[in-house]
Amino acid sequence: METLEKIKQQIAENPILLYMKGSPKLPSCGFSAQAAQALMSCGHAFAYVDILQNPDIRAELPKYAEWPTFPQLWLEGELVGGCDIIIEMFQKGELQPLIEEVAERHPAPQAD
Ligand SMILES: N[C@@H](CCC(=O)N[C@@H](CS)C(=O)NCC(=O)O)C(=O)O
Ligand code: FES
Repeated sequence: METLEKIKQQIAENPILLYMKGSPKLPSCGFSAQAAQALMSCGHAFAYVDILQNPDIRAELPKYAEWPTFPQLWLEGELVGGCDIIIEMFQKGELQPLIEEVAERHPAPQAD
Protein backbone atom coordinates (compact mmCIF):
# COMPACT_ATOMS: atom_id res chain seq x y z
CA MET A 1 0.00 0.00 0.00
CA GLU A 2 1.14 3.53 -0.65
CA THR A 3 2.59 5.14 2.47
CA LEU A 4 0.08 7.95 2.70
CA GLU A 5 -2.80 5.48 2.33
CA LYS A 6 -1.28 3.33 5.07
CA ILE A 7 -1.02 6.35 7.38
CA LYS A 8 -4.60 7.42 6.70
CA GLN A 9 -5.82 3.90 7.38
CA GLN A 10 -3.91 3.63 10.66
CA ILE A 11 -5.28 6.97 11.81
CA ALA A 12 -8.83 6.08 10.79
CA GLU A 13 -8.83 2.62 12.37
CA ASN A 14 -7.14 3.35 15.70
CA PRO A 15 -8.94 5.79 18.01
CA ILE A 16 -5.88 5.98 20.30
CA LEU A 17 -2.68 5.86 18.25
CA LEU A 18 0.88 6.77 19.17
CA TYR A 19 3.56 7.12 16.51
CA MET A 20 6.81 6.67 18.37
CA LYS A 21 10.42 5.50 18.26
CA GLY A 22 10.55 1.95 19.59
CA SER A 23 7.68 0.38 21.49
CA PRO A 24 5.93 1.43 24.72
CA LYS A 25 7.76 -1.32 26.60
CA LEU A 26 11.08 -0.69 24.85
CA PRO A 27 11.17 2.91 23.68
CA SER A 28 14.18 4.06 21.66
CA CYS A 29 14.08 7.73 22.62
CA GLY A 30 13.34 9.66 25.81
CA PHE A 31 10.59 11.74 24.17
CA SER A 32 8.78 8.62 23.00
CA ALA A 33 9.37 6.98 26.38
CA GLN A 34 7.76 9.87 28.27
CA ALA A 35 4.77 10.02 25.94
CA ALA A 36 4.19 6.26 26.07
CA GLN A 37 4.55 6.26 29.86
CA ALA A 38 1.95 9.01 30.27
CA LEU A 39 -0.41 7.21 27.91
CA MET A 40 0.07 3.83 29.61
CA SER A 41 -0.68 5.42 32.97
CA CYS A 42 -4.16 6.28 31.66
CA GLY A 43 -4.94 2.56 31.82
CA HIS A 44 -6.40 1.97 28.36
CA ALA A 45 -5.08 -0.09 25.49
CA PHE A 46 -3.69 1.94 22.63
CA ALA A 47 -2.16 1.26 19.24
CA TYR A 48 1.34 2.31 18.35
CA VAL A 49 3.53 2.41 15.27
CA ASP A 50 7.30 2.18 15.63
CA ILE A 51 8.52 4.66 13.05
CA LEU A 52 12.09 3.33 13.29
CA GLN A 53 10.74 0.09 11.79
CA ASN A 54 8.77 2.09 9.22
CA PRO A 55 11.08 4.64 7.57
CA ASP A 56 8.48 5.43 4.92
CA ILE A 57 6.03 6.53 7.61
CA ARG A 58 8.77 8.45 9.38
CA ALA A 59 9.38 10.37 6.17
CA GLU A 60 5.76 10.95 5.13
CA LEU A 61 3.80 11.49 8.35
CA PRO A 62 5.38 14.82 9.37
CA LYS A 63 4.26 16.32 6.04
CA TYR A 64 0.74 14.92 6.31
CA ALA A 65 0.44 15.90 9.98
CA GLU A 66 2.16 19.25 9.53
CA TRP A 67 4.06 18.26 12.68
CA PRO A 68 7.80 17.76 12.31
CA THR A 69 8.67 15.33 15.11
CA PHE A 70 7.89 12.13 16.99
CA PRO A 71 6.15 11.05 19.13
CA GLN A 72 2.73 11.98 17.75
CA LEU A 73 -0.49 11.20 19.56
CA TRP A 74 -3.60 10.87 17.39
CA LEU A 75 -7.05 10.59 18.96
CA GLU A 76 -10.09 9.79 16.82
CA GLY A 77 -8.31 10.92 13.69
CA GLU A 78 -6.99 14.19 15.10
CA LEU A 79 -3.42 15.03 15.98
CA VAL A 80 -3.19 15.98 19.66
CA GLY A 81 0.54 16.72 19.66
CA GLY A 82 3.96 15.50 20.70
CA CYS A 83 5.74 14.80 23.94
CA ASP A 84 5.55 18.34 25.37
CA ILE A 85 1.80 18.59 24.84
CA ILE A 86 1.14 15.07 26.12
CA ILE A 87 3.16 15.69 29.28
CA GLU A 88 1.55 19.07 29.86
CA MET A 89 -1.93 17.56 29.54
CA PHE A 90 -0.90 14.70 31.81
CA GLN A 91 0.41 17.07 34.50
CA LYS A 92 -2.76 19.18 34.33
CA GLY A 93 -4.84 16.04 34.81
CA GLU A 94 -6.39 16.45 31.35
CA LEU A 95 -4.95 13.42 29.58
CA GLN A 96 -6.59 10.69 31.63
CA PRO A 97 -10.20 11.94 31.23
CA LEU A 98 -9.66 12.56 27.52
CA ILE A 99 -8.33 9.03 26.96
CA GLU A 100 -11.18 7.71 29.10
CA GLU A 101 -13.76 9.45 26.89
CA VAL A 102 -12.21 8.16 23.69
CA ALA A 103 -11.90 4.62 25.05
CA GLU A 104 -15.54 4.64 26.15
CA ARG A 105 -16.68 5.69 22.70
CA HIS A 106 -14.68 2.82 21.15
CA PRO A 107 -15.10 -0.24 23.34
CA ALA A 108 -12.90 -3.20 22.49
CA PRO A 109 -14.79 -6.22 21.13
CA GLN A 110 -15.83 -8.63 23.89
CA ALA A 111 -15.32 -12.36 23.39
CA ASP A 112 -18.29 -13.71 25.30
N1 LIG B 1 9.56 18.78 21.64
C1 LIG B 1 9.22 17.57 20.91
C2 LIG B 1 10.26 16.52 21.18
C3 LIG B 1 10.28 15.43 20.12
C4 LIG B 1 11.45 15.58 19.18
O1 LIG B 1 12.18 16.60 19.19
N2 LIG B 1 11.62 14.56 18.34
C5 LIG B 1 12.73 14.53 17.39
C6 LIG B 1 13.88 13.69 17.95
S1 LIG B 1 13.35 12.10 18.54
C7 LIG B 1 12.24 13.93 16.07
O2 LIG B 1 11.24 13.25 16.02
N3 LIG B 1 12.94 14.23 14.97
C8 LIG B 1 12.55 13.78 13.65
C9 LIG B 1 12.90 12.35 13.38
O3 LIG B 1 13.70 11.77 14.14
O4 LIG B 1 12.39 11.80 12.41
C10 LIG B 1 7.82 17.07 21.34
O5 LIG B 1 7.15 17.76 22.11
O6 LIG B 1 7.41 16.00 20.91
S1 FES C 1 16.12 9.75 19.02
FE1 FES C 1 17.47 11.30 19.68
S2 FES C 1 16.18 12.70 20.66
FE2 FES C 1 14.88 11.13 20.02
